[in-house]
Amino acid sequence: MERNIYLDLMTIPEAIDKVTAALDRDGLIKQETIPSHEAAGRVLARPVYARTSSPTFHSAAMDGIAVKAASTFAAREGRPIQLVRNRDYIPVNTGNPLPADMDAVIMIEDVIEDTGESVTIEKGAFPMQHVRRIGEDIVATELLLPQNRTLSPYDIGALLSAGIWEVSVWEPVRMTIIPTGDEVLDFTTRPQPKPGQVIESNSQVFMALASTWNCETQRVTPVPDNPEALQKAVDQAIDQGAHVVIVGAGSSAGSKDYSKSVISRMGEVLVHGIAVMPGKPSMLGTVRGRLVVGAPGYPVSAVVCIEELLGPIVAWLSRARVWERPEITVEMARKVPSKLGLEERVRLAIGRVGEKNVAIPLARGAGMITTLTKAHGMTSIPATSEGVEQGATVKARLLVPQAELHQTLLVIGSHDNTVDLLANKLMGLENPLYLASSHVGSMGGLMALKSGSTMIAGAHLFDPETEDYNFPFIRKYLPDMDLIVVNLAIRHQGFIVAPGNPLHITGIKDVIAKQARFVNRQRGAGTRILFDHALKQAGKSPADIVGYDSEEFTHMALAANVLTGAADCGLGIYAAAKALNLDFVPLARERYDLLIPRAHYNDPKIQTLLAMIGQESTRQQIQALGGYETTLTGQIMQPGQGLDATQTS
Ligand SMILES: Nc1nc2c(c(=O)[nH]1)N[C@H]1C(S)=C(S)[C@@H](COP(=O)(O)OP(=O)(O)OC[C@H]3O[C@@H](n4cnc5c(N)ncnc54)[C@H](O)[C@@H]3O)O[C@H]1N2
Ligand code: MOO
Repeated sequence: MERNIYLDLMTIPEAIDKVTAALDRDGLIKQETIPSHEAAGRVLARPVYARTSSPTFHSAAMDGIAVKAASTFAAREGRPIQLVRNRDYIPVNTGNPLPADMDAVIMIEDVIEDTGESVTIEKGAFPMQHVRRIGEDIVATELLLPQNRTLSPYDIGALLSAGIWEVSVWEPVRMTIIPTGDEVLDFTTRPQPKPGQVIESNSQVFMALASTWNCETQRVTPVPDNPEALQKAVDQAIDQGAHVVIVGAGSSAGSKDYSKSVISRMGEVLVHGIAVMPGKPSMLGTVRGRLVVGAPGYPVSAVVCIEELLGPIVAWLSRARVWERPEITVEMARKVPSKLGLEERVRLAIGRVGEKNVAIPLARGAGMITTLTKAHGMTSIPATSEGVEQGATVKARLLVPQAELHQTLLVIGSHDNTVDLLANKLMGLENPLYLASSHVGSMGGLMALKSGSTMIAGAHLFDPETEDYNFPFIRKYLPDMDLIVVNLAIRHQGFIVAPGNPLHITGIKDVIAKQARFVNRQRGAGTRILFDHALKQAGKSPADIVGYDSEEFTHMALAANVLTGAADCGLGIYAAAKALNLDFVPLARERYDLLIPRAHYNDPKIQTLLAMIGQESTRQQIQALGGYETTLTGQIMQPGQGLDATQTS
């Protein structure tokens, strides 16, 4: 079996140059004539010269009287003059033609007395005062818009004003998307994926992106992993007029990755492999003069391929104006290692902390589309760099409007569903607040506070010695920091098990005795500390637990392991078990607090959040989640308080 090898990695500019050199743009993209009023976003194939002037006559620019300027010169403040209707002036409204013999307009506000037959003025008019001259806006025959102009909404106004009813534009780039893969399910059938299957989604991301480039797009139903079927689909797409054919997935080195062999059999592969990750296996070639793109299957890799590689080529094909995403400077909240030799795209959650833009690198997996939905920006680590240090400033391209960053509050630390609840509620405000939470565990949250990368951290760190929460850790790791600790909820932690608790787990002893496959939380997570404490109390060690070293970063991800049967149990919160219809065996109660540096306590975003936590409706909604108590919710915690509600100040 011959496999694809793509050792010849190109940079994105090299790949684009190679492809644009190989394509015959003039032969591919024809001109067409369309009504002007339907042409916004299209690109002019030919220059447009005005047919009609605008205005076509001298026109009154104000409501008032048209006058002969020379007959008004004598008027002064305190020395009024009188003008006689029809001889010296004629009343006009804005937009009226200037009457013959008149050469200026006086606003009605400057007319002191008006008898109907005569008026009095105290200020003279200069020639052409308040007159819009003929051709002021557009002069017939002049160049209105040049060739290759991307028509804006304003341009449509100019075209119609100049009497241009039709325009010659370049055809829109027609794009056909062919998803491939035996495992890929057609989303239009609303499928329920079984193990080994995925829901086809990339085509819709491509189509939505391409429609913002004014392409005409269509998708065919997913084609199985079969070179003949793929070849037929590509041929059909070209027969039907596609300028660009995107073959989804099958671009890397798997035994069923046929894109390369099919494209090279039908035409020529120009690029296979770019020195960018995600997106590395991107492929570009030509078949019958059309561009064929082999997009990687992983969603983020696919987006990089489509936006960064295909986007500029489509802009070149359509001769369209390209909007660059604005770039800002951000400070990295965490170190990001990177591979030498590949330029890496890192998705970032970005929020304002004081006067800085702080960026939290999101998960790197190219298969995670949610890293793009959560991202506010993307940074690029050059091929020559081994990574970015924590605290370093880097450039990031924005994926959201810049104003959104000022309305984004980063919450770094442990994950809890009550934070998601708040995130959703805050979006219902008249001035929405975007809560971006980064799940790095409670200790990660403390470290983020220490480095000044967040205004707020979520933590539920239990100290077995003092039986207190968070304060012992703050004393140890952030001794110089003045923090206000606000409780969000008391929550129940327990074993998340399959429905019906088939292994009859009632506590740690059963987990060990039954050799249950356990799924753990990551080091530094409060839940992990809680489990280690319980393990120690039971006189056991990590070596007794099957799967102790497997790590998940959120309660939901942990619960999903139990749902799919990848694990028999894991320690987590009730809400996660309930959300997935799993069973829950309570083990402990703990305090989930928000830690806020006093210096940021009065920040309006923090105050908005705290006001939201203080609402009775919030308390009720937290309780409705199940597995929570709200006796301390919204209260400022004191050291040594533990779970005691009577000590609150
Ligand atoms: N031995 C190697 N394996 C891989 C390499 C490599 O260099 N050597 N490269 C990896 C990289 S990097 C990427 S990116 C992926 C690209 O894989 P393919 O383009 O061949 O795509 P598949 O393997 O068929 O699928 C990957 C993944 O994406 C899912 N998928 C496919 N189509 C869709 C769709 N339309 N909508 C949503 N999801 C889709 C598919 O089910 C797979 O899960 O290869 C690595 N492997
Ligand atoms: O380079 Mo592949 O494109 O992530 O994950």
